[in-house]
Amino acid sequence: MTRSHHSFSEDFSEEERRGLYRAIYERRDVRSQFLPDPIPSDVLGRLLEAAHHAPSVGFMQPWDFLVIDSIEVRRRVLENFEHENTRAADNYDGERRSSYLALKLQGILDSPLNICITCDRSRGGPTVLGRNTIVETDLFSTCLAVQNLWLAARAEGIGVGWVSILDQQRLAQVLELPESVYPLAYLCVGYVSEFLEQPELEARGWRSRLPLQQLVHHNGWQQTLDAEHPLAEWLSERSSGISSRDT
Ligand SMILES: Cc1cc2c(cc1C)N(C[C@H](O)[C@H](O)[C@H](O)COP(=O)(O)O)c1[nH]c(=O)[nH]c(=O)c1N2
Repeated sequence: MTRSHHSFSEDFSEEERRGLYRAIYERRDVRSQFLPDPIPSDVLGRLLEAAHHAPSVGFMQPWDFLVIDSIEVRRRVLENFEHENTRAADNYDGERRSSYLALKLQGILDSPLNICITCDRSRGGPTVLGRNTIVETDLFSTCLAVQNLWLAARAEGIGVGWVSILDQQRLAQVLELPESVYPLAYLCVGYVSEFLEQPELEARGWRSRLPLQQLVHHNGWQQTLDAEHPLAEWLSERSSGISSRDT
């Protein structure tokens, strides 16, 4: 008997599968490569639809999308960033501090559009299926909407940069959010001159991708995979390929 997952009529074609992985591997957090070109409404609509098809706890769909093109609003968000970024720099000394301050960590005005994805913590009422024990599942759901948008954007040739160096309360005030609505992700969005091959933080020597092998455990935190485990072998072979791609 053929295995059902091989004969399933809705299987992705090889090309579709490659396309999905390509979006995953070539997605970047963009801050420095934005072009001013406006995003056509149909393209923006597709990105928001992709976000809106994320999984959510109890199908809560706690997200809203604030489409922000006002320079005035963006200037206020940039001020918020600058204030918080100065504070963040105090976490570092000496060379690490200079290195931190040299990083570009936002594209609020360089991108033609900002999108704030919020999480309405009260959506669906006090009882949401699946959210009884882990209350943060609404936030997790909203993160998945962000990732959907981020990947769809990559496939559309659009870069996204997540700015989290922001005081959330001030952001909520500027965006006039109701009490129950949490500004989960502030995103800079626009076409780009290029997608970098590596994360910008890696290219600038701030931090590199950890070897996946070191992050895989077996049946509990204390045990790693035996070297002879087929997955361990696969990861070990693969790691040489990935690291040469990443460096
Ligand atoms: C929740 C969250 C918050 C932030 C980020 C990401 C995420 C997931 N990242 C982007 C982050 O630095 C980047 O994802 C990693 O460096 C990996 O690079 P790629 O996304 O693979 O290009 C990010 N980048 C930045 O320049 N300023 C920021 O404030 C933030 N904040």
